[in-house]
This record gives sequence, C-alpha cells and structure tokens, in this order.
Amino acid sequence: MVDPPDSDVIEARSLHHSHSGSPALIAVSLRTRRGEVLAVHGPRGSGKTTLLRCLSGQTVADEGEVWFDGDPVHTLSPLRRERLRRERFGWIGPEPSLVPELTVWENAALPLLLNGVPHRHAKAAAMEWLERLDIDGCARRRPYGLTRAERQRTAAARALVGEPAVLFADEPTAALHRADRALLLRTLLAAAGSQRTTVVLATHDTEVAALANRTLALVDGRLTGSPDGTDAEGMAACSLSV
Ligand SMILES: Nc1ncnc2c1ncn2[C@@H]1O[C@H](COP(=O)(O)OP(=O)(O)OP(=O)(O)O)[C@@H](O)[C@H]1O
Repeated sequence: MVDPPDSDVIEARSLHHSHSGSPALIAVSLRTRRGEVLAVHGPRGSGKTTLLRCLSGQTVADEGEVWFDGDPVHTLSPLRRERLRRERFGWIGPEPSLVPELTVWENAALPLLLNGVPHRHAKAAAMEWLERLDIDGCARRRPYGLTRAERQRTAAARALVGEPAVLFADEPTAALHRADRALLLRTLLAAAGSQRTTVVLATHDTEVAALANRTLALVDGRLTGSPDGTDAEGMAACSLSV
C-alpha cells in the first residue's frame, strides 16, 4: 500500500464509481489542503455530486481510496463514516433540506445537539452563524413560510456551526437569486478563511468557480488537467459580486 498522505485534508486516489452500470467517476484523484477553497467545476451530469458524496464518505466508491487527515475513509464501517461526517464534515446541497418541526435556530444547531453539546452552547453558536448569515431575525420561526433563500441560509448555518474541517458545498447557490448568492458565498468563503475550513465546492457556474483558490474540471466523470489543479487562481482576484 502507498503511504497515507500527511498534510492533505482530503485525498482521493483513483476513484471509479458507477450508477446502475453507467460510469459516473473514472480514475479521479485529487488532493485538498487545509483552509483552501477547491472548486470542482463541470456541466450537469459530469459527476460532481457523486464525487462529493464519495469524498465525504456518504458513498463508498466502487474502486479507489479516500483519505482524511492521513486516515482511510473508504475502509471505515458505515457507523464510523457517519460519525466522521457528523463530527468533522459539513454539507450543503442545492436544496435546503430542513427539519420542518424544528425552528430555524434548532435546525442550525442540530449538528451540535446531535454531538451532545449542551443546549445553551449549541443555541449560542447557532445564533452567531444565523447572525453572520443575516437570518437571526427568523430564528424562532419554522422553515415553513420562509423564502428559499432564507432556508438555504439556515442550511448554511447548520453546515458551518460545528466548525467542520471540510465543508462540502454541492451547487449551494444554484437555486438562488444573484444577491442571495453573493451573501451565501461570501459567508462560506469567509468561514473557510477564518476557521481554516477546507471547502470543496461543486458548481457548473464559471463565476462561482472563479472564487476558489483552485479549480478542477470534471467532464464525463474524468478530471481534466492536473490533479493538483494548477489551472486556476481565484480567490484573491474575485470581486464576490456574483
Ligand atoms: N442514484 C443514481 N442512479 C443512477 N444514475 C445516477 C444516480 N446519481 C447520478 N447518476 C448519474 O450519474 C451521472 C453523474 O451524476 P452526478 O449527479 O454525480 O453529476 P453532477 O455533475 O452532480 O450533475 P448535476 O449538476 O446535474 O447534479 C449522471 O449521468 C447521472 O444521471
């Protein structure tokens, strides 16, 4: 076996994955570094969601390896992978999937509450993120009746509240208007900078991908260009005007 990586937060080695016999990922290898924003850019159906699910341990690829901070993810039991996801990773998808019975702050605090953090601390942390996302005014409401942008901001707070080592963001702004996109992206990227959270951002939007430190292009399940993604330098130049 090849030595485990030491300084990379996430490393994927030669991932292959098929859905019902149809290949979605073909020999995908990549590395992330702590605190960087890595965009995986590709058209619809190119395999971005499948890749993020494999990297985050939601799916075990048919072949290949995923490592997190020097430890294998692909060999963990489903229970250990679930725990890893809950404790070290955050996830935000294109559609805000909130628990309808819980209030906005309870939804945002959920990862902490599930990890046994005392109620008072969990609420304070959730309120802080809701404030950063300018949705604290809705904290006591339930998701029903909120706009899609408000629900997505709540989902973003939930993804960030546990200060994850890695935030997986799968088309997080695809369903939002331009102004809402800017706030969400600004907050995600600021969080990455302030708490050294690594962000793996899947997007079909070149403007969004341009905000990342590095961009990898995924086409028909294959990464094009180098696995180190030396093809793009984004963040410093970005205007965050998306
Ligand atoms: N559960 C599934 N069952 C069967 N095929 C699937 C499944 N999930 C994805 N696929 C197929 O695998 C390929 C890659 O899909 P994936 O969702 O990973 O791509 P994507 O780049 O995230 O696309 P999108 O931006 O539309 O979400 C597509 O051809 C898709 O139709």
